[in-house]
Amino acid sequence: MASQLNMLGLAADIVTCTREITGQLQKSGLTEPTFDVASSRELWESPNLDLKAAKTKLVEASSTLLTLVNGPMAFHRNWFGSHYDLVAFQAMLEFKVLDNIPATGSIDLHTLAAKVQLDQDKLRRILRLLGTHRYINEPERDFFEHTVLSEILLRDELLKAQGGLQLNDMHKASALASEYLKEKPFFDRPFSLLVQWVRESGISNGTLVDVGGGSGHIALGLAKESPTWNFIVQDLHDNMFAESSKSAAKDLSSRVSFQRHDFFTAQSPAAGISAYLLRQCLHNWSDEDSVKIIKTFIPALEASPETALLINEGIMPNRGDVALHEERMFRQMDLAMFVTTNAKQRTEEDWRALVANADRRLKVTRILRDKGTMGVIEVHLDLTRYVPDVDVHANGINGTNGNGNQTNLLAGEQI
Ligand SMILES: C[S@@+](CC[C@H](N)C(=O)[O-])C[C@H]1O[C@@H](n2cnc3c(N)ncnc32)[C@H](O)[C@@H]1O
Repeated sequence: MASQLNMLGLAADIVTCTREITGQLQKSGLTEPTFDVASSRELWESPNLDLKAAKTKLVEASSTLLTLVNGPMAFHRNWFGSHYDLVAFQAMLEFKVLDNIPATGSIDLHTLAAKVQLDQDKLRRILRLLGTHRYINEPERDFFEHTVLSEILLRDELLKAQGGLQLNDMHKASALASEYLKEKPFFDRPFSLLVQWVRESGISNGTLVDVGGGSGHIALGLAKESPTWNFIVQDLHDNMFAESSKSAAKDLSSRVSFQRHDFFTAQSPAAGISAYLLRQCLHNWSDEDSVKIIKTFIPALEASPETALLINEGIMPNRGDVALHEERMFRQMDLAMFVTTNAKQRTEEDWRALVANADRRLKVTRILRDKGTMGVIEVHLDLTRYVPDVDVHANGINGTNGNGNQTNLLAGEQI
């Protein structure tokens, strides 16, 4: 953070940090970067430079100074126009323009337009917009070349793929987000399904374990709505929780505690747990990993079959359940999950199959559902559904037999 929010104070921070950075580069015998493709890259890439603090402070101070100097009108104008930059960049990717500009040297507009099959005038306008960001250089009229910013996409296929994902699926989905909000203005709707579950459980002094509960915002919110319940937030690290519980009212924080827990390891049986909650923890994991996560609850549910497992996730709507544009958002998210983590936005059927694949004794007893989108899937372990033909613990926490096949259902049982 800049130490002084006045222009000269910020400028002084900028000078100090820039001196520190250039000083360290000189001391290490390294040169400063430029926008040229032949630029040195040590400032950005060298693991031996300890410049993180100075760079962070410099970026913060310089962007604050720019915002202050430009003022509210310019700030909004820049903001309102930023999607045109993305349009230009999207066209670069879609028409493989960057790939057709040589790694070194320039190409004339006429040749480039012919190669990528774009109208010359439109291509020129797009390239010149990108030029204002120093993304592309025009060394002489109608000749274009890479700068150090664009040239990286010739080499880094992963970065290019990320750009494609963001500019196609994510960008389109973002454009529809406010329409979605108009129809569903209450962010806490999925949260209110959980409040409904707690109220309808009929349990007066329950305990809910929020597995992968992160900052504990759901547990703290539920604690507010359910004054006689206690909550345990489990996550890999307590830093997010420590931060949010600091600012919570004492009555709430005294009823919400934290446990470090990896949700790929078995939940130890514990007395008095009314429900385990998995909220937004499965949608970005593959079926295989999600099954592993669900299996971790088996030992605890075997010891206490009345305990519920609640899965609070998006449920992909069926055709016709919601408006097409809303369905498209889900389908884009579905592909985003596929591309990024080999996961998926699951339909009700998918969720039921996932639960059954984790252990055939797991039974979906109820689904509380927001029309078409979010849901709370309540699952119980039904010990009567199982004919034990092998020792279920022979394979650790899984509910399969020694061959990895699911063990028998009672005759006539349905998933
Ligand atoms: C998408 S967030 C969901 C957070 C919260 N449940 C909610 O609904 O807002 C996923 C959470 O899972 C946690 N997480 C990721 N891997 C984990 C693991 N192996 N064990 C426990 N928690 C994990 C992350 O730290 C994060 O808090």
